[in-house]
This record gives sequence, structure tokens and C-alpha cells, in this order.
Amino acid sequence: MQASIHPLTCYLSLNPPTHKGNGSLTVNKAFRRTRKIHRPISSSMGIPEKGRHVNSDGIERFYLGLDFGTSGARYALIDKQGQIHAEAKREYPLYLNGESVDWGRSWKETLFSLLEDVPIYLRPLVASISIDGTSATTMIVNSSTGEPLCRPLLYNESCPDALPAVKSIAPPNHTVCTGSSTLCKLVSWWNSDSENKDSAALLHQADWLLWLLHGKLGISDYNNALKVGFDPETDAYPPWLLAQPYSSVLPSIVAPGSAIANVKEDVRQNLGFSEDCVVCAGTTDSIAAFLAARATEPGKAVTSLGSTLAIKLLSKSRVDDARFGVYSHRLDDKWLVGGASNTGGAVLRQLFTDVQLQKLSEQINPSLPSSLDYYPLPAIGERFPVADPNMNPRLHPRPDSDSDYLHGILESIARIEAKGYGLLKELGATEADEVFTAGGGAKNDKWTKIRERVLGLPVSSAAQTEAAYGAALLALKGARQ
Ligand SMILES: Nc1ncnc2c1ncn2[C@@H]1O[C@H](COP(=O)(O)OP(=O)(O)O)[C@@H](O)[C@H]1O
Ligand SMILES: O=C(CO)[C@H](O)[C@H](O)COP(=O)(O)O
Repeated sequence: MQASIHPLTCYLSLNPPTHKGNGSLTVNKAFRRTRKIHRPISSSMGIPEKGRHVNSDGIERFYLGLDFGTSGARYALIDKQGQIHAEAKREYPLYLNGESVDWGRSWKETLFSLLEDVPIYLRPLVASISIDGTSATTMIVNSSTGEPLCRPLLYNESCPDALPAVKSIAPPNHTVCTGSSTLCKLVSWWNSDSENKDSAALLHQADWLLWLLHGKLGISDYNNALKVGFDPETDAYPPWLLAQPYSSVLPSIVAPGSAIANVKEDVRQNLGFSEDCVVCAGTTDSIAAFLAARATEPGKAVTSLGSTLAIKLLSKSRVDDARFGVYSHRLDDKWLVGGASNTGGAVLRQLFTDVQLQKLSEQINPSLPSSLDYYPLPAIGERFPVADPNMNPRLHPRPDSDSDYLHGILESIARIEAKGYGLLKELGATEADEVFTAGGGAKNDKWTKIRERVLGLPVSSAAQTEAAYGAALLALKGARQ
């Protein structure tokens, strides 16, 4: 792998944004004031830069990132300094298709609703778009129409039926050797399908959403493709995977943020994007959150405290071990080592509303350890730091006090996080020396203090906690290509 400066590094020290979304559409007030006297961004910064930073009238361009997380989706619209000019989020509408949720319909509707939330006067100035999605969320689609051939298999679903076949072809403890891997989901479908093999294509959630905008089917990125078996070190699918009959459905792979194609004409016309608006390859949600945090040195880590707990540690050395759910994503000449636990906000949401979380957290003394020892899971099954699809949640005994109960849960999740970072060190990754937090849990200061005590490390909320911001940085990178 060639050593080079990560294309995003030059943006990672951008000025923190002036504005944060509050669940509805927000537009940077400062931007409103200058809206009437649109000055080319270069008026205060010298000559307009080449590329997609000003349009033909010399007016500033913007970069759009969308994050499709577990419980909802968000967008962030930034300028080339990283200032946020608009952002919004939406919960997923839920439609049933027989017994199961029609996720394809929900995600597609959410995508175009969010694009319509972008202020109409800013859309012609959007130079590029990128999207992150949940990792290993697998879609098998018709290779001509892009229509799903079966229901999407979500990031935390497991197909243990395929595990023996996958373990028989992959190297020992390879990232794909876990039931929740994309490859296990593909093999499970391949073994169960009798009529669509010749017309199938595999895509990840982010790939499929991006295809809706650019229209070129069969393209993914090397972060999303890690769990189907793509090797980011050799930049290729390994021979043991290409030798399989189902290798024909695998997508071609580009780097995250790579320009793929301009927005399709029908989408462009309907939404008012410019002819040169380019759609760029995406990444996974926890990597987008890492990019948003702008952590650039080995030893820096980002814990995404969303519905799940995903940790990402910037490491000089690569570590992969499916026995513990540990794998390494590529980030230029370094590795993002980590894993994703099923613990996290989804359990909290089963027990408390966000308002209750806030009020109960105020009653917690974070300097006092909780004696309650739980393993908070929303359902049976864990991916990391224990890869056990049959692990049971442990959330009892429940004390009379809800704040004590929450304290025990937050502390127990912190212990899982600490176990995860300790495991990465044991397996040879660069030792973590600072943790930034992204996701919904980042706003809980008491939890941050509990985590600092349990981890024994400085823990802070990233300047940007939304993965959508990281996706916007990818769009900014793509606009420069
Ligand atoms: N004050 C809080 N303390 C801890 N967790 C919180 C708080 N507010 C919200 N959350 C959790 O944040 C999660 C949502 O975070 P988010 O990053 O949007 O998740 P995702 O992107 O995975 O859907 C919810 O599961 C919720 O329980
Ligand atoms: O748990 C998740 C849902 O939010 C993450 O998408 C995912 O598991 C993290 O995977 P990766 O490390 O490949 O980004």
C-alpha cells in the first residue's frame, strides 16, 4: 500500500462548525446574512481555487454528506472550510412487506426526503454528495434494475448457516468468519435462492442509496466491502473468494470519496442540483464518524455511541481476528482497528426515552463506581469484543432507583468499551491514548466522565459528533478529484 497523505487529512483541521442541527432544518444564520450578497468564497481568500469550489459565476460551492444510521438518517451541508450551512435529520418511516420491514422503501423515501430538506436555493451550489451506511447491511438486487431480490440483511443480523462454508474457504479467523459478515449473508442467500443467481448483484446499504443518485450499478468502497472479503491491503478480492461461483455478484471497489458519476438527469431535474454535481463513493457509519472527529494520529480513537457501540482506533499495525470480532479498515497508510458491539443506545432506547436519559443522568455521580454488573444487549447475540451470536443480555437485578439502574447500565457499557480497547492492545494494535466520542451518547457528560474513569483515558466529545459530517468530508474530497 503506497504511503501518502490521506486526502482527507488536509481537511481534518477545519474550523469547527458554527452551527448544530436540532432535529429540524437548520441553516447557518451567518450564511443567511450573506445570502443576498453572494461573494465568491475567494473574495476573502484570494483567487478562486480550481475544481468544484466555486461555480461559473464564482459563487461558493457546498458538499453534502448523508448518514444512514440504525435509527435514522441525517445530512450535513458544508463549505470547503468545513463550516456547516445546513443540516437535518429524519427518523425512518416503517413499512411492512409481509412480516418484515420494507427497509428498501424506507431508506429510499428517507433519502429523497432529506435531499428535499436541503434548502432549495443551496441545491444548485452542491458540488458533490456522499453517503455512509451501516456496515455489512447487505442488499442482493437485480443487476439490471437495482430492485431488491430479497429483504436487506441488517448490520447486526447473523447467518450462522453459512459460517461452515465461509470458514472452509477463508483463512483462519478472517473478518468474514462471523455470522454477521456480508459474505455469510451472501452465501446464505446463494444457497437458498434457486432462480435469481444469474441476475443478482450484491450492494451494501450506502452503495444502493448512492446508486439511486448516480445510476451506475455494482460499485462499492473498500470500507463497506471489507466484510464481504475485499482486502484493502492488496486492493483486490482474494483468490479464494474470486474462485467461488457467487463472485460474479461482487461489486467493483473504489476508495471512499472517489467520484463515481454526476447525479442522474431525472434526479437532478426533480431536485434542482447542478449538472456538474458529482456523486462520490461512501463508507460505513462508524468510519464516517471517525472522519468527522478529525483524529489523525495513531493512538487516537473514536467510539461511536449510537444504537450500537463501535470503536475505531488509528493504528500503525493491522489487526484482524474474527474470534473476537476485531477487524481493520484501511485509512490511507494507517489502519482503523476496531469492532462493533451490539450494546449501546438501542438498549437504552428500549428502557428510557431520551428525556428520561437526560433527567436520570443528572442524578448520577460519575465518580462513584456502580456495583451493578450487566451485559446490556437489545437482543440475543454479540459481535465484539465477544463474537457470540448466542450471548444473552444481562440487565438484572434491577434496583428500585431508575438512576441507579441507568448508572449500572452506562458503567457496564463503559466496561465493554474498555474491554474492547484492551483487547485491541493485546492483539498488537497501537495503544489508545485518547478517545473521542460520536453518536447520540456523546451528549451525555455524566457518561463521558464514567467512561473516562473506567477507560483510564481522556475522553471528549468530538468537535463533530455526526457521521454525516464525515460523509460531507468525503464529498469534499471527491469534488477535488
Ligand atoms: N442523553 C443520552 N445519553 C445516552 N444515550 C443517549 C442520550 N440521548 C440519546 N441517546 C442514545 O443515542 C442513540 C441514538 O444515537 P444515534 O447516533 O442517532 O444512533 P444511530 O445513528 O446508531 O441510529 C439512541 O439509541 C439513544 O438511546
Ligand atoms: O454497528 C453498526 C451499526 O451502526 C456499524 O455500522 C458497524 O457494525 C460498524 O462497522 P464498521 O466497523 O465496519 O464501520
